[in-house]
Amino acid sequence: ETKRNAVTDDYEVRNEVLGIGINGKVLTCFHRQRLHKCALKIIPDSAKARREVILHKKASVYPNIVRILDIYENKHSNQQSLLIVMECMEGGELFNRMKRIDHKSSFTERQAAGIMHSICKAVSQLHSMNVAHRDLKPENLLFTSNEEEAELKLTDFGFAKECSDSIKNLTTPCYTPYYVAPEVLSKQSYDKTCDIWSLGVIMYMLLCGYPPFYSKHSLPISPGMKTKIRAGEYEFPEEDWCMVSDEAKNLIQAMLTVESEKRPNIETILKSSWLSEFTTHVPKTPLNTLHVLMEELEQWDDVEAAICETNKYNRMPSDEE
Ligand SMILES: O=C(Nc1cc(-c2cc3c([nH]2)[C@]2(CCCNC2)CNC3=O)ccn1)c1cccc(C(F)(F)F)c1
Repeated sequence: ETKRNAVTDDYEVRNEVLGIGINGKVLTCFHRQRLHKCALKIIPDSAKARREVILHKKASVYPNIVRILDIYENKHSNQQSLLIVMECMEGGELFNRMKRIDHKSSFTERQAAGIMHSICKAVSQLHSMNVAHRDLKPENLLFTSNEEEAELKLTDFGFAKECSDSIKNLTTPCYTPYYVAPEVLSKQSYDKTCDIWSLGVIMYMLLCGYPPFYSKHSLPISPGMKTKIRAGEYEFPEEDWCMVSDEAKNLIQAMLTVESEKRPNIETILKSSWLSEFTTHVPKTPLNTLHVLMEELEQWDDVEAAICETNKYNRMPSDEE
């Protein structure tokens, strides 16, 4: 169902850039008949681009994934490209929206749990179809609108990968995997486990406004930061974490387990009452997150770059076909 006619036949493409992704830039566009605003991601055609489109299309049926409306194969500025038309997420990215929450109604632990619940739902939808996202970060989490009840959805499948359960078939009773190596067995689950690590980093940041691992002098990544990540060395500084529930801290500790095979899977995480019963169970404790987000506005890009680095770091170089 990829269209070959020009996207401009059906949509008016504007030069309003919404953002730059790994594989391509994102603009706004307007459907000529239905006159509603959409987002258009233009990706130079390649095997990676096709994989991104196939996996996003497959995932697009789930409620917590940004919907794909159309896919075009066009020559764009003399380059064969894939153009993905998506629903326009008018609420923008997670932290930009949080920076807009006025300080009076401060951000609470229960609100953080509600956001984590939506993110974990999106990840469980992907993992249930054996897709690992592998680039979970706040700027790939978008809100449908600026309304209070806006929904949070996940986008950018530029690093997504099918963790083919072919290994699972190998381990079916009729087939004895005499020859399969241990890392191959753990590998296909490895991809999903790096999403769990990223969820731990995002949850930590929602509760305090800064990441668990960062380098001094706000360099994007440093040897010191890599060492801390490898060792799972981070803290809950008392001044920002004394009012946060132990349950939240325990959940973060579980997700930030260094040995990937010991990390809980997404179903286990969603079963925790901090997430499954957040509306009644999680205290409405005011957090410092917003103040920290606001005061570190200028450093924020470095921090996001740091997460980018962490995610890249999480992926094995062997994966980068
Ligand atoms: O980003 C907005 N709407 C949006 C954005 C996307 C989107 C897709 C991708 C991205 N955004 C990024 C941009 C760079 C950061 N990572 C995410 C890279 N990869 C993608 O695949 C999809 C749908 N609607 C937005 C924000 C504020 C206002 C409005 C508008 F006013 F237009 F409604 C739209």
